[in-house]
Amino acid sequence: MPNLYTNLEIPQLKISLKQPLGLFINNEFCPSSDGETIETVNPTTGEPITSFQAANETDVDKAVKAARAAFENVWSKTSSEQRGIYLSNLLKLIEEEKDTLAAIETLDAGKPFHSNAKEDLTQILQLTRYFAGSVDKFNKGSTIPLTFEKFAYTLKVPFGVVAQIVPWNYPLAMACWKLQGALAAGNTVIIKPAENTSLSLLYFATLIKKAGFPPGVVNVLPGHGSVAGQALGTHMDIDKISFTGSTKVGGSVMEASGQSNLKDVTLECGGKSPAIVFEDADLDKAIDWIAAGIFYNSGQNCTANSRVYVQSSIYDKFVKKFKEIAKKDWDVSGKFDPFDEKCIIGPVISSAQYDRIKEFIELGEKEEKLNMFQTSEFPTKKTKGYFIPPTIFTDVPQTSKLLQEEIFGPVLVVSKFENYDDAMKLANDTYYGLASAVFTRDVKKAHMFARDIKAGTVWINSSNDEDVTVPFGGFKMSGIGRELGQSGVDTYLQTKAVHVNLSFDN
Ligand SMILES: NC(=O)C1=CN([C@@H]2O[C@H](COP(=O)(O)OP(=O)(O)OC[C@H]3O[C@@H](n4cnc5c(N)ncnc54)[C@H](O)[C@@H]3O)[C@@H](O)[C@H]2O)C=CC1
Ligand code: BAL
Repeated sequence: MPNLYTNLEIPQLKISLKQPLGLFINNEFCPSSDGETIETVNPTTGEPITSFQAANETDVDKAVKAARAAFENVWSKTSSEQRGIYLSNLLKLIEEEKDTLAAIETLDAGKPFHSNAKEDLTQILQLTRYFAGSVDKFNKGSTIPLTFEKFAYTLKVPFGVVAQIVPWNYPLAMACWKLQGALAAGNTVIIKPAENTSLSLLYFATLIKKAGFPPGVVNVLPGHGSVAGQALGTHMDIDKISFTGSTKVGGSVMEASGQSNLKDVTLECGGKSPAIVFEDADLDKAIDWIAAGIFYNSGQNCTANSRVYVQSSIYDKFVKKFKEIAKKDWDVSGKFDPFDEKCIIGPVISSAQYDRIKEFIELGEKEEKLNMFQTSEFPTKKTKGYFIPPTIFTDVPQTSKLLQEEIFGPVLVVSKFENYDDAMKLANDTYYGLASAVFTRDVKKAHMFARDIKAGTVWINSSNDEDVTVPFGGFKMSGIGRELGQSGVDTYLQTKAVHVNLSFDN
């Protein structure tokens, strides 16, 4: 029998914890059917942390059977009030264990503990509170008068068995965006974390059981995307799938649905979100927001404002000040322990992502010969971690690969525009449409921007300060459907129409 638990020590916080390593099915941790495991690496050191069980097609099938039985026999008959009680129990347990959960994120994903990791947990608490309170509010149908002898009503009903696939940039937060909403709506769930950040969700599974959720309601299946993820996408008894990750894999999830049972699909995919700075903006505040919007979480953020367009009259001033702030507030050098309060930018998630981002930087510097500024050199001699210095390219042409493609690292491209029409043309010139930001004191211009930009989120005089009560999702190739807010429950409900004929003669 393989090890289904290991002890993890986090000396910086004096935390020791019992880390589950198995697949979580029917409220129990179990081994994978073929013994396959995945090693997870600490991105701060490049050293392995531990290995956990990896689900295959057989395990996916087992979890689907558990989720189906739980839905048909228990969960679909559980009152919405009781679902809310389970979610409230969960909220209390997350509150009690928030430091441990944040510490696992720091260890496994490299998130600076005192900022990113703790802030993820703050958001998870907010959204759990929100969804716990939503159970009897967002699932209401309506009545539709038809004729003197006929009317219809609609019921909002859960899909049944839902699969969720989440990425590594906000491992537990992205899981909770999906999980709590699906549970509030009354579905049972099979959720797959990313290969490189499965530990926090496995630990979280212990809280699911403690909160009292019946067996089979939540199943956590770590595993390879190409195996477990693919098997979830093609399974014939999964009613809905929700995915967050790259646009490429999002497309293949949709294809898998089309080639199997046409399960409902929600996708949160990539982005190349623009920030527009007009000459009348509060420049200092705009710079602070934009710097946080690209460097926070080491730029591994689907809504990162990775393209900035600045009006030509203030362009030079913006660039000069932006470099100063990047150097002062976001430099990486000398701060390579994400458990230390001084560490503001953690490593990126993996050597693969490190190489990918470095390739983009080298392309910009050497092939495209762009003007480049880095807050410091790559600290390769000082750390084995995957740390990348904040990098700013200026005067970047619209055709540059760096301006068109999602880099998913602390790399900003800056360009200039002349007037409003020019700015909108450049901002909308992308296949993506996830988010956008505009900085101006002119109310009319701000709302014209909100009207004209093709993106699912618009921030006026701020950036990336999402809120759990506000719907989130993308236009164009950034996704399909919405999460958070009322949409976070709606997306897990389908509408049934009931026609009532009063002319029937008893
Ligand atoms: N929108 C977002 O928040 C995210 C965007 N990305 C983008 O994707 C790029 C590459 O990162 P990756 O880790 O390769 O992302 P990915 O899209 O491969 O991974 C995301 C999730 O999808 C799963 N997955 C992979 N292949 C699958 C398949 N065939 N069927 C079902 N699930 C599958 C993975 O196991 C993981 O859980 C990043 O550089 C970034 O540009 C990555 C993560 C999050
Ligand atoms: N800002 C959280 C959403 C994401 O990056 O996927």
